[in-house]
Amino acid sequence: MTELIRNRGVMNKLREELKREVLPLISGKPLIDEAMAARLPYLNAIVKETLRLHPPVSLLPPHRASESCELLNYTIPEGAYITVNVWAIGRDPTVWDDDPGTFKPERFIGSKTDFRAQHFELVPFGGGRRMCPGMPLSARLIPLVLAALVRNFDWCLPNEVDPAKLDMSEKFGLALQKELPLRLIPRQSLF
Ligand code: HEM
Repeated sequence: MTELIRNRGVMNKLREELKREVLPLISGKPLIDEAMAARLPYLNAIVKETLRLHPPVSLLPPHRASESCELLNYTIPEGAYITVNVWAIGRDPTVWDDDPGTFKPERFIGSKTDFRAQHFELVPFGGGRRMCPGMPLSARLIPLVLAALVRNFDWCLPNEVDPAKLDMSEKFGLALQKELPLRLIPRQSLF
């Protein structure tokens, strides 16, 4: 929601997509369902872009090598603890060549890159045997909740706060959080 408020163009594009694709299907019903959310490419691109720039688990929990192995010319000795910096991978300019620090969901439109552990440049849920078992649930729920928030309300910052000046500091912990919680005022949606 913070990125959508900071990037009004992205918010407007999402609202357009919801209006175009969902409104004819729900005709007056307040809820968007899972099947509807799945057919919205821009909504799903926003979720991927958010998980790229703001992965809730920024450092994967350490895993211990059960035996020595070679990986990309590195020797990982048996017993070594490996941790993966998902936050840094998501902003690595050698991987994301199109302005990696900018919130730009368009980079995922027409791209096959996904977070289901097939593309190692986007691994917010980890990968392999100990990958997050909550991924399928989250992949369904996050777009659904976001679509419901944007579909049902117009959101504004209180007290004429300038969106460009929103504090984006993050607080490190088991899950990365926004240091200052986002405060928004819901207004009745126009559609
Ligand atoms: C945006 C939502 C979520 C993100 C980004 C996330 C991310 C992660 C990550 C990165 C790991 C560590 C993977 C690794 O060790 O390589 C993990 C583990 C785990 N997650 Fe999630 N998670 C999310 C939601 C959930 C939900 C909704 C559940 C439960 C319903 C869940 C349950 C677990 C469990 C039980 C583990 C430990 C798995 C193991 O060690 O075998 N997660 N998650």
